Amino acid sequence: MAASFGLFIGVSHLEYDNMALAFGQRADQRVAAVRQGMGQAFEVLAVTNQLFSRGEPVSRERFADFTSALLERHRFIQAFNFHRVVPGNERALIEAELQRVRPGTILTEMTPGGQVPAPLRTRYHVIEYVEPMAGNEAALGLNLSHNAAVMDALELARSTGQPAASSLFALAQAPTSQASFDLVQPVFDKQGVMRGNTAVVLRGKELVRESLAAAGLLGGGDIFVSVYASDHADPAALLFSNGPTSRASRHEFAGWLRPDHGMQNTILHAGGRAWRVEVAAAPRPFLADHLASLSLLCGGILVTLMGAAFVQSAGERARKVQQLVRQRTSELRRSNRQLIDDMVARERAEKALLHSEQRFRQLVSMSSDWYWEQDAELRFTMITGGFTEKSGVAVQGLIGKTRWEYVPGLLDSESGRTHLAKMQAREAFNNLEYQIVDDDGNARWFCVNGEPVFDEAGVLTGYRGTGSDITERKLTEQRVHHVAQHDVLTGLPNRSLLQDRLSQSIAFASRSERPVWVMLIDLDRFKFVNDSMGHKAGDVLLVTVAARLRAALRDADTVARLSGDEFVVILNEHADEPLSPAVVQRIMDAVAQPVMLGNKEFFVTCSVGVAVFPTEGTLSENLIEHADIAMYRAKKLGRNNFQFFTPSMNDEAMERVRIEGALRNALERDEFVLHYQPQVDMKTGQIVGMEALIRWNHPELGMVPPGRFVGVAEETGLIVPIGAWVMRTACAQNKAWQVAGYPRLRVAVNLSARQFGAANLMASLEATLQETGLDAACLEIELTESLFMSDVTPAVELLHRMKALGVNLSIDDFGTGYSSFSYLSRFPIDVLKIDRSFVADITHDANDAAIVSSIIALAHNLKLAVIAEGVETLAQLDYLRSHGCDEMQGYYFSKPVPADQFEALLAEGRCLPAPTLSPAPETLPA
Ligand SMILES: Nc1nc2c(ncn2[C@@H]2O[C@@H]3COP(=O)(O)O[C@H]4[C@@H](O)[C@H](n5cnc6c(=O)[nH]c(N)nc65)O[C@@H]4COP(=O)(O)O[C@H]3[C@H]2O)c(=O)[nH]1
Repeated sequence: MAASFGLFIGVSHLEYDNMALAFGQRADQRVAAVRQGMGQAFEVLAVTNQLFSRGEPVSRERFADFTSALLERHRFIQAFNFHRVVPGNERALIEAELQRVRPGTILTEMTPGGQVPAPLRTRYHVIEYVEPMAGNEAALGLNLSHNAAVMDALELARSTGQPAASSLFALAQAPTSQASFDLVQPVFDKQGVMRGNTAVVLRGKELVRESLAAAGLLGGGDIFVSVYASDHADPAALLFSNGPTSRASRHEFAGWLRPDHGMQNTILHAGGRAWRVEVAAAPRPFLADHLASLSLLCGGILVTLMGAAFVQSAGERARKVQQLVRQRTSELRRSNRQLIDDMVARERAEKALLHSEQRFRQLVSMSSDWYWEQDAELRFTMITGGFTEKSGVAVQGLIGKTRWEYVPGLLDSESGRTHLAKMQAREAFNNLEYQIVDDDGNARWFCVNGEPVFDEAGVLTGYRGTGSDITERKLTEQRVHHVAQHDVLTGLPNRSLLQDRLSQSIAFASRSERPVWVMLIDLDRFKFVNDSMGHKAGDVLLVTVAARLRAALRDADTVARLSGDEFVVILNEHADEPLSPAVVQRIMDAVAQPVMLGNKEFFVTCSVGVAVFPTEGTLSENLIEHADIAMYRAKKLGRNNFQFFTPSMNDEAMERVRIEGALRNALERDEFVLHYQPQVDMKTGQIVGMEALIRWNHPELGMVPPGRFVGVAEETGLIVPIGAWVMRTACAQNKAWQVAGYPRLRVAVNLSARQFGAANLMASLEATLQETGLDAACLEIELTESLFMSDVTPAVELLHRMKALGVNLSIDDFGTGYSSFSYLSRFPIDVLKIDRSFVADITHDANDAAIVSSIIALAHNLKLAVIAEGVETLAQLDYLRSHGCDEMQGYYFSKPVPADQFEALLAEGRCLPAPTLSPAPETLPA
């Protein structure tokens, strides 16, 4: 761009130089034309002056002739004049002369206010001749002696001897015309005195125009000429101008691009005066003069722009390429980094996958599960995780098969059909359990879970899941199920399964119209075995009996253990063997075989109750209950017995139930009373004590004996509060009698096994003694042998604690239970009570008599007192007395009586009659 401008400026200057050269030539031409015009004017003056300079008078006509040709040729001449120097005294002459030429003419002068008559002067310089007259009439007679312009020029011309030019002044004949001036040349007479001068009045403007026109330079508007009658551009001296003057043009042509080449000033010297000729070129369109430079500039700019554009586009392209390269590079770097990250991530993922797979394999191998996969047709494609080892089935046998192909019976089961439906619905399934037979022929149970697998399009690609061998669990469940339905000890069905079997049997009986017998078998004296020989012996006995019952029955029959020593047998009648009591007897005989318990042989018998279905009044659901009632009756009638249920038994059972219900309120309703049976010293015959025996005075049942309700009270546990009441009442009564002044007696109170086992026995006992104020020595507690049969140690401890209170302890019904010398020696017992069953027969049963005498001897040897129960006869009394029995109790002396009657006995002072004189026999005859 700079080069273009440089070139442009250079070429511009060349163009200017060229223009300046051309202009200079044209300006010179114009200056020369002006100079020539001026020269012509001077020549005309000189010619005219010569006319007068000859010394001969020049007539007006001659002057007119002479100048007329010149006037014709030079249009720029306003007039030819001859100025005469006129002394002041000749004014009139000259005026007369002039009036002759032109009437009325007087000498005039020009003043600023216009042309006025000339004042009187000493000398005048009057325009005497003027040609042409027409148009110049005002000049005739004009006095110029005071016209400085003309006089100065005349003086110059006289001094130089050359024509001189005046400055510009206003003409009298044309006061408004500008740029007029005179060329003057003095006219001398022969004496050399200036008599006047010739003058050519010039119209400066026309002079220059004609000069230029004559040179053919007037046309053309592109160059202007200004001429000043001065050496400087004084507007007042402006002679001619056909265009802008120098002052104005200077403004227009200024500019750094346009040096002042269009202006030329030339100073001409003519007629003793400097003439300034200014030639100025008209402003031209810049383009016309500077086409080349402008073209160059435009071309340069174009080239520059194109070059710049090219460079720009090339640069842009390069930049874009560079940017692209940079972008690609960064993308490449990024993708490289991404790639590296991906590789690292992939490596990490692969490692994680590897670890996960290892973990999976380890877990699978450690877990009991295996992992399986199936294809879209639900055929196994893979089973891993030690399947063969865990299941005992070779994997190869399963690959390519569906589950129901290798477990053929699967779809027959409900769970199998559900499984198939789920598979067809493409749903997950859980805990599908099925049984298979492994390669060794063993039955096994599998449990499998699975879920469908879909591809990205949602199309099923197969199933996968886990499986485990649950054979152990299944067997355990079966065992648990078996345990739930069977007795643990004997393996026989328990009550739950019994109900099922009974329902089945009844259903069978209903269909076959053959009866069902339900036998309830209770072992006799089982409690005794259990208590005396320990639970293990009891268990052995139960297991043995169970096996015997099982062996005695057919497979179709059911034997179940109901509870404790109770068994239930269900017998369905079959065509080949009608049911009969002989069947019952056979079963009883099977049980009644000796059993080895430890090293002792034990004979076990049982009591059996039988209920038959169908029987009038027996519902199927009451069969076992009725059998139980019948068994209860059998037990009552004596052991090793069986009874068939009859509706009357039911009445008794109902009464039991009624008693149980009424018993619960009896204590609150104060329905119990105590009767007292005296205990008499055999030696003195005096009452020494009494046994408190409970009676239940029921409003409807009347006086209920203890045999009807004590057992029920024991079974229900009601005996504990009832017993406490008995103890308290008996103690209080005894104390009352003592306080009443009766002899100090001992009161005996029965303590049931249930009471003996009660936790608060000691506390209750102590509280009773405390509350009643009875001396402990006046209380005797009667215990039965069965209390000591089971766990002896705590019983011993308890007895010692009771003994420590000071109470007496006696063993009731001695000889009927498990009588043992060992406990007699270990226990702190004071009294043995001989059971009345022995006493009853001592007079006619040698064995009982022997037993009684033996008990007495034994007791005495052990330093125990002996009291005989149930003494009804004198013979019995005598026998006992003769054998040294210490005390007696029985109807012979008194029945148990209410307290008031007992008090009457005391008051009466009843005694035993004295012993008979005849000695009692030692032993009764056999
Ligand atoms: N045949 C006959 N019997 C005689 C004779 N002398 C007394 N007896 C009866 O023999 C039983 C003696 O009581 P037990 O052997 O302790 O037998 C008692 C005792 O085991 C129990 N019992 C009675 N009262 C209570 C009590 O308050 N608490 C507890 N736990 N059991 C009691 O009920 C059983 C029966 O009592 P009871 O019916 O009062 O029957 C009493 C009594 O009336 C006689 O000469 N001949």
